[in-house]
Amino acid sequence: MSVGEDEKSMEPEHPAPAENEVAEHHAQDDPSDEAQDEAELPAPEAEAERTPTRRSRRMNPADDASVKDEAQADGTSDAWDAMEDAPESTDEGVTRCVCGSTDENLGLMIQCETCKCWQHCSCMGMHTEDDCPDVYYCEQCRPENHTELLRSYGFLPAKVAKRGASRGSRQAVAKESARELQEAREAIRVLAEENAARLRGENVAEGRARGPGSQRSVSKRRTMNSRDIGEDGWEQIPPGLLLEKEEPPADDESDETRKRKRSTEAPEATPEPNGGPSEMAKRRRLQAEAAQRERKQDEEKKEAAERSRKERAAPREESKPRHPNQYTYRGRQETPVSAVPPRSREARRVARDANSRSATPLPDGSSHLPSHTMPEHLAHLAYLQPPTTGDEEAAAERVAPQPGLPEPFALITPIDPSIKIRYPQKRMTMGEMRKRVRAINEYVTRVQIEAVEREKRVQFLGSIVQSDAGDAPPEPTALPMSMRFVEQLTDDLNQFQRRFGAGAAGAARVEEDQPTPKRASPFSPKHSVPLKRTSSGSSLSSLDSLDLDEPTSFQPYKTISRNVFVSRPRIYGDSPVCQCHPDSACDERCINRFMQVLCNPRKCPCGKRCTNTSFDKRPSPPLDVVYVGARGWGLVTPTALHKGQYLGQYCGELIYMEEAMRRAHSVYAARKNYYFIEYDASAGEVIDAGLRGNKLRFVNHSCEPNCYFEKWLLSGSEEGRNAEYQLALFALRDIRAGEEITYDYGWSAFQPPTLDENGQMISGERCLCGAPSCTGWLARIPKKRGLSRHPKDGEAKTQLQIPTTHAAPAPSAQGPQRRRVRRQPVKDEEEIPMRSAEKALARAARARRRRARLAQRSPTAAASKRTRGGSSSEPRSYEGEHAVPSKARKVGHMELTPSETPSLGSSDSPLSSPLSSLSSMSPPPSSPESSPLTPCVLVFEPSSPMDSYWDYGYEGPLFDPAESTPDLNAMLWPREDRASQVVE
Ligand SMILES: C[S@@+](CC[C@H](N)C(=O)[O-])C[C@H]1O[C@@H](n2cnc3c(N)ncnc32)[C@H](O)[C@@H]1O
Repeated sequence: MSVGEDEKSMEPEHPAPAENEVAEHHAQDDPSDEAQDEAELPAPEAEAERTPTRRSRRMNPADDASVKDEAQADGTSDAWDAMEDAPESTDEGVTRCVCGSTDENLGLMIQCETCKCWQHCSCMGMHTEDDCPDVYYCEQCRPENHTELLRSYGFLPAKVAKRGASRGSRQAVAKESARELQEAREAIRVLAEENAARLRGENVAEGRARGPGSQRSVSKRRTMNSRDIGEDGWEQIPPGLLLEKEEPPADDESDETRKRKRSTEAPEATPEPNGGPSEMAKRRRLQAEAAQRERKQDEEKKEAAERSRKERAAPREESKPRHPNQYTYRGRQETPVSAVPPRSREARRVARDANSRSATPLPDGSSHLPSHTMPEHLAHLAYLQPPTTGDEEAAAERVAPQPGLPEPFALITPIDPSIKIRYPQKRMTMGEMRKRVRAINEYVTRVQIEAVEREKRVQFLGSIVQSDAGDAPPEPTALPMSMRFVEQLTDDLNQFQRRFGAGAAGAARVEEDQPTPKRASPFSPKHSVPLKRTSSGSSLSSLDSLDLDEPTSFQPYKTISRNVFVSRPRIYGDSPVCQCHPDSACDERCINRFMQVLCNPRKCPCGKRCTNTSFDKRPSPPLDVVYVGARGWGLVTPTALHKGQYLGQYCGELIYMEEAMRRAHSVYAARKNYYFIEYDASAGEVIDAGLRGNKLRFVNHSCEPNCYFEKWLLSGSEEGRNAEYQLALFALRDIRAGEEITYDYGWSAFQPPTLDENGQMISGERCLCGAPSCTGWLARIPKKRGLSRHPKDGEAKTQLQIPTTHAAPAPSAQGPQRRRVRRQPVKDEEEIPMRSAEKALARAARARRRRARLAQRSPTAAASKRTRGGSSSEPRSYEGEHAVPSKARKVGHMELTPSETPSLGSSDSPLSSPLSSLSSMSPPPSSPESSPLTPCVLVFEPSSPMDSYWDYGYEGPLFDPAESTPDLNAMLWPREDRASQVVE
């Protein structure tokens, strides 16, 4: 076909009937053969024949409406009536339907707005009048309106399920769309050619059948827009569509498409002489082929799914030894997958599934265990893999010890074949690696801790048996081999974490001068939690006190890196300035450092070089939170630490003791652990890390600790009572990697022990530190009151059963009390805790009074009550400003002397001296039966805390003591003030 010819036939046709010709047009069509045929029919039959045709006319409502309107407007209603009555076989446009039939008596018909062809509604997917749109375009003029139809006829490919938005899949979708478009064009071209050919044949026939009228109708269109009409007066091709048909096919065109194309191109090569029937037959054949292909694909999919299901259900032995992760294994003896990969995606997935369940061949070439197979890059470790259940013997035969390598875990429990092992990928990001190491580390630590506990139990039981028999206690046995592996693994993991773990950079700096870490062994006799052996066979860490339950997750808390001032704003006082040489960077010779005072870098002669600055930003070694059995969660160092090394700052909320008590009885009432630590005993201030804190909140108590807290002065002065501190943890000795970090809590009056009339402690929380010198209780028993340090072996249980302090002393099996001490008379069962608590509060009140007076006297001091972001141009001066801080803090002398407040941090232990800690006080006993002397009950007298608030000039409403504890913070600091002053 030449371009000129093409041009002619390609132009769309927009025929519009001449308005005044409508009546005439229909009248002229009257004498057609069809009309005559109709007339010859009996009346009802003629009506039945006519109905669809008449209704079909209404399917072009635009025409009808316009004609009717115009007829009425012109007063030519007669013409309209004539049109209504006229038979309709003479209407404009030829019948051209996708079905290929030109029969106009097949029911409802509809006309295309553009090409004016008539089509069978049912063939075009419209079954009732309601389905028909007001404005209709055929599949050639608007193929996009008929995609479903074209697809159902096999002219468009079947829909492809949308894939993910990955780059590859996007490309695939784009290719798919290009292919679809190409096919749509192809389909349109075929249809157009087909119609043209058919029309050629039909025109002749129709022309003969219809006679001159019908010919005229065609020629009339030709005159109206001759440019739009082809040689034969038939225009079907939508504009632009055929121009693009010359484009080369897309590269990714499927075989199927090409096949279809070839077959559809065939008519072009051998055009049918008279179009119609053979074209239609071909098209039907194509459709049938397409349908068959679809069916085939469906079947293939079903088969693949079935195969995969069967394979999954089949016993492992039957599964072919294939390799996971698509790694190829050179030593494979069987061909795991078919040589030709399956075409369909489903089949590929099935093949992948099968591969992932393949066996890992052993170095000798034999297949190990089909279900728990390692990828190729781990094949060298396959011999270490434990056997699956039921396959132990076979595995034992196959797995031979490798020279130079540890023996396989022959004794390890076989793996259940249903367990899925997630092997590491060949390539891994550092993040993934860290995550894996962390998880393994946690697991290993748990295993070790469990082993320690087990060991303790075994030794404890052994010691009982031995002591009964009068033998010497058994020596610790050598480590089982598996535990040695675990140790070695821990070491490797620790090394990894040290080098690549979070904070590795900071830790590396800290560890620069550190000796090479030695291997940690939780089984070594010098482990931080050694077993306590007793001669009597009774131990405080007896089995009944060991809670070896599964770890419960700890209460969530917000991590902070500096203290948050809740009960009062932070005071910004000056701090002493050292006289260091600027080049010294405030090294060990710095007087401030010596006095545990932190330099202010703005004033320090060393300026930015000063190394004696706030602990907030000092690098600290990594510490892991691990579950340590009966003591809950604890901190373990993954790296070796040296004596004196800084481990971190204890951060939390700074609150008054009253608030701490309120919290203890409300927020924390249901908790087992408290996280209070004393901040300023004289001011009654504590740091609470229960809600906000850092990792150091997990440090447990030990009577033989490996760390200690130091309280450093950050600003202000102790004499001026305007001091702010920081609490820093240091290593008391060299600590091995894997050891638990502990310090001596140095119990204070916050949790006074409950004593019986003999001065024996009868209630409180048991200490499970296991140290040989363990007091047995999580509380310090003041010696000066003449109370025994801890219940003696054999006495403890009996004494614990005493319900009240007035109960008669239980007859001791071991005779009279061994220790002869002078005791102060016990006046009242409640007096001891009351006195200590009251005195502590009174002292705190005095301290606050002093502060209040200071604030009144010195406007600058008052100005110091500002937030960190605030500014004060006036220099601040305080009572005792620049005074060298009291050495008492350094040596641990507490203001509350042991004689005055027996339970307030008095200690003969040098470890507890720097700071009298309040942490981990026990929750108050819930029932009076279980413990008649409730430690905290007296300090909860509402009048006690308020006493101190009067000193601050509180003039608010009085509260009813019978009511619950008031919000003392709110009273002291009005809410608005607090909002602006509390430093977060
Ligand atoms: C500050 S918390 C320490 C972290 C705590 N283990 C946890 O799981 O969150 C203090 C609590 O830990 C427990 N604890 C600490 N040291 C202990 C020890 N030596 N013996 C028994 N329990 C101890 C006590 O329950 C105590 O109240």
